Amino acid sequence: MSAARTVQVGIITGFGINADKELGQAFTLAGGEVRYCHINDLRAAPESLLDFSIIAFPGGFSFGDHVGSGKILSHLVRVQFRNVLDTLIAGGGLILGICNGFQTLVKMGILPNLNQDWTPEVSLIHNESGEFVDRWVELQVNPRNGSPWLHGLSETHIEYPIRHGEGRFIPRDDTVLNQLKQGNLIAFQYAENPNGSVDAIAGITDETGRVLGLMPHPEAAVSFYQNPRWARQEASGGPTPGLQLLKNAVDWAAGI
Ligand SMILES: NC(=O)CC[C@H](N)C(=O)O
Repeated sequence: MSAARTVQVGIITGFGINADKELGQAFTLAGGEVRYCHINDLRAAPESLLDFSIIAFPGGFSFGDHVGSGKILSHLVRVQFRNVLDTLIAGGGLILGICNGFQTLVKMGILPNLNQDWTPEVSLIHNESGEFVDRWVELQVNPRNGSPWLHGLSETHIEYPIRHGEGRFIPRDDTVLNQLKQGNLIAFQYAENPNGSVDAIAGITDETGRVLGLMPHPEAAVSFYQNPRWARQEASGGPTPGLQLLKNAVDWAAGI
């Protein structure tokens, strides 16, 4: 019997990304071997991204949210790393974008990537309220989405925190929305819509299921005690929904 292989997780850092350490610690808890990758170092050696089984774009305020959250980082990544990321996904690699990371993935066009040509088809714009929201939300997980990130999650009660000003999910048009629905690419929906997202969409995957983006923060829900309602939660003894999501990816990449 061969031992499960170590799973290398690359966490993107730099230029106002601020949830990198939080995400790195969560991936370490999930069993991954974490390395932080500053954008400037990656620009000098884009192929180094292929060392990883999982690449994660954390939350934060990359480039100060100028021009729109995630917009500048998305342009930079698209111009410099598009080929490498296509190779990574084709080889079975996994990509995660959380909050500012999700904004970055959709604005660069790698998600949902309906025509495999990196055309941006959805966006995340200012919350309907015009205000930054910072609270825990209840989420529904789409049981028909077969993404490796979501194993077992549709059977559990999910609560993750959100903290964003630009989380309102909008598809380009109804055709794109229907493609997301028919392809079972919607991953998460809010039980109560906190930001005016179309169809209360909180997260989506691409068709491979290996690229996931979501506004809520699973990395901030890795212990039952992080939830302010923890006393009322049934601590199952198993991993929290946040840890479960990250562990799903690490285990999948390890071949467990
Ligand atoms: N927590 C985050 O990643 C926030 C993302 C972005 N800066 C926003 O306000 O929408």
